[in-house]
This record gives sequence, C-alpha cells and structure tokens, in this order.
Amino acid sequence: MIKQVPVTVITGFLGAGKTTLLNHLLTADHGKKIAVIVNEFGEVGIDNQLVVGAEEEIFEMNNGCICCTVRGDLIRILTDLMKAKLNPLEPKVDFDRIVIETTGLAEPAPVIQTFFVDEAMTRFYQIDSVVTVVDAKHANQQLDQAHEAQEQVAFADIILLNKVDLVSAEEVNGLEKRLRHMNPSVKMFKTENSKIELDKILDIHTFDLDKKLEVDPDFLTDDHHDHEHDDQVTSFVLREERPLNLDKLEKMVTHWINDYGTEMYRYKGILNIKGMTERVVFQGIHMLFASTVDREWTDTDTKLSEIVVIGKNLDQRHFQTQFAECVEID
Ligand SMILES: Nc1nc2c(ncn2[C@@H]2O[C@H](COP(=O)(O)OP(=O)(O)OP(=O)(O)O)[C@@H](O)[C@H]2O)c(=O)[nH]1
Repeated sequence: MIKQVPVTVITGFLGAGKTTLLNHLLTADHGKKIAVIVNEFGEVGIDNQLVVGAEEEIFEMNNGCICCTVRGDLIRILTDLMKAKLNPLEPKVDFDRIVIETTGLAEPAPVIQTFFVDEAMTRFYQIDSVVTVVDAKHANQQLDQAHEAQEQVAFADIILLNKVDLVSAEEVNGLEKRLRHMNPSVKMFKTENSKIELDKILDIHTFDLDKKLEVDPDFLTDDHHDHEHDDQVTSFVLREERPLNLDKLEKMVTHWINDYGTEMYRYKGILNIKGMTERVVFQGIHMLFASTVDREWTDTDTKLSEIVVIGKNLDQRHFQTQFAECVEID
C-alpha cells in the first residue's frame, strides 16, 4: 500500500492573492518537496514567471481553464508525476506533496472531482484541503457578478480573507459574515499578502467530501460539468519586443483605469523598460494597480514585454494600439 500524496488546491477569484500564497509556500522553511501545477486562463503564463523558488518542480497549464478544456492535461501531469515518483530506476521528479493553483475563473468542483474519478488517482493522491483566497477589497463585487467566485467560497475548506490592509475593519467583518453565510463550516483566517503559518493550511486533512456533496450532490458524477464561462469574459495578450517608455505606460494605465476599470478584471505582465536592466512586474485588478522592479534580465531571457488582460467586453485591438504607442522612440 503506497502512502497517498497530499494535494492542496489553491483557488480564489482573479487577483485574490493565490500566487502570493504559492510563493509564500515555496519560500518558507518547511522541508517539504512540493510539485506545483499552475493553471492560467490566457495563452501566456505570467504566473510561472512570478513564482519563486527554483528547486520546486513547476508544471504549467495554459490556454484554458483547468476545470474545462485543460482537465485532461491535469490528469496527464498527475499521471506522469505519479510514474516519475514510483519509478525506482530513474526518479525524475521527487515530491511529497502537490499544490495546484487554479485560474481565478475555475470552478473548483471538477478539479476536486479529478481525484475521485480515476482509480489510480484515488490510490495515489488524497486531497488535503481546498484553500480559497478572497480579495477583501473586491470580493463583494466578484461574488455579485461571478458564479465561479461563489463556488470557490462554497467549496473551500479554508478561506484566507486576504488584503485586509485595503479595507476597514467594518468592511472585513461584513464580508466575513457573508462568507460564513455561504460556507458555515469553513475555517477562516484574515491575512495580508496571503501570509499564514503553513501548519494552518498544510497537512491538516480538512477536506470533507460530504460537505462538498451537500454543496453539489452530483459533483462526483463523471460527466457532470456544465461550467459555462461568461462569453463576454475574454483574455488576450499584449506583446511588444521594443523597449517601452515608463511615462507613456503610466499615462496609458491611467486611461485604462478611467475608461475600463470596472470591466478589466485582471491585468498582469512583465515589462521591458528602456534604460532598465531589471524586469518590471506589472499587476492590476480593476482600478488598483502596481508595478514593481523585479530581478535583472538574464542572457537566457527573451527581452520582451507581455501583458495578459482578462476582462469583459474589451476591445483587444484598441488595447494593442495603445500598448504599441508606449514604445520608446530614440
Ligand atoms: N495590498 C495588498 N496587496 C496584495 C495582498 N495580497 C496580494 N496582493 C497583491 O495583489 C496582486 C495580485 O496578487 P496575486 O498573488 O498575483 O493574485 P492571484 O490570485 O495569483 O492572481 P491571478 O492568478 O491573476 O488570479 C499582486 O500585486 C499582489 O502583490 C494583500 O494582502 N494586500
């Protein structure tokens, strides 16, 4: 009988703080070997470039939502990992737990279901817990608008009520009440930058199948997946090989926020700024955005700027034109 590998599923709506939590998990001193599976909605993975910790094995799943089109990929990666671990001749990947970061647009049920439908999966893996990160600043709006956000809360074993620094104590309390009403048995922690003691979220075996079945009685049925993404929510990538001008970029983003703040759910990327030897990481959620100086570009990096935008009713060509106007002219 093999010991089952614990799996932590990190979920939460766009920009809630999932990658921040992942980085926290990967850099903390816990001695665990973690294999990470990251899923992003867009065709380009920005998150994998923002995940720190070279020792960990990171598997990327892009161009779709983990609970829909790329679920086959998830099973394939999990099967490959299982074989790599069990093969005594040539263990390519060693790990003692898996962490899956889902895209903010994923429903958690089909991801969890993956661990119950296939006999090999059931034997080898065991869900430890579903951790849902909630953005205290934007959650009310997200819960009103997106059924995915509601399901992420309903399926959580643990909620990190994150970004409490951005709102008042009353707002946090109001949101906590709403979340508890949606999921009365959940364990909840208030966090800043997803900072949480790891023994509160790892190896805690809080996953409770019966509770999930209360939320969705059909969720173990194999062909049960009627997740429909809102067709108006799309994602596109802005890409530019020429170095960009910082002032022009700032003006462009101010314009974006004024005109499309409500419709722009999430935008993030890595920028190549004229005159800078470091990468600039650019992050935004609705009207809040920040850019930070990241590590130096290396010889092996392809020096280009890429921004992924996820939002509703956005005209890609308009965004691309504006982005191209930020090129530094010598
Ligand atoms: N003020 C504040 N900002 C935070 C906090 N946690 C995360 N952030 C910022 O919020 C932004 C989004 O964080 P991520 O960890 O990338 O969020 P995510 O859930 O992985 O985003 P997606 O994968 O795009 O859905 C980043 O700029 C973070 O630095 C927090 O507690 N307070």
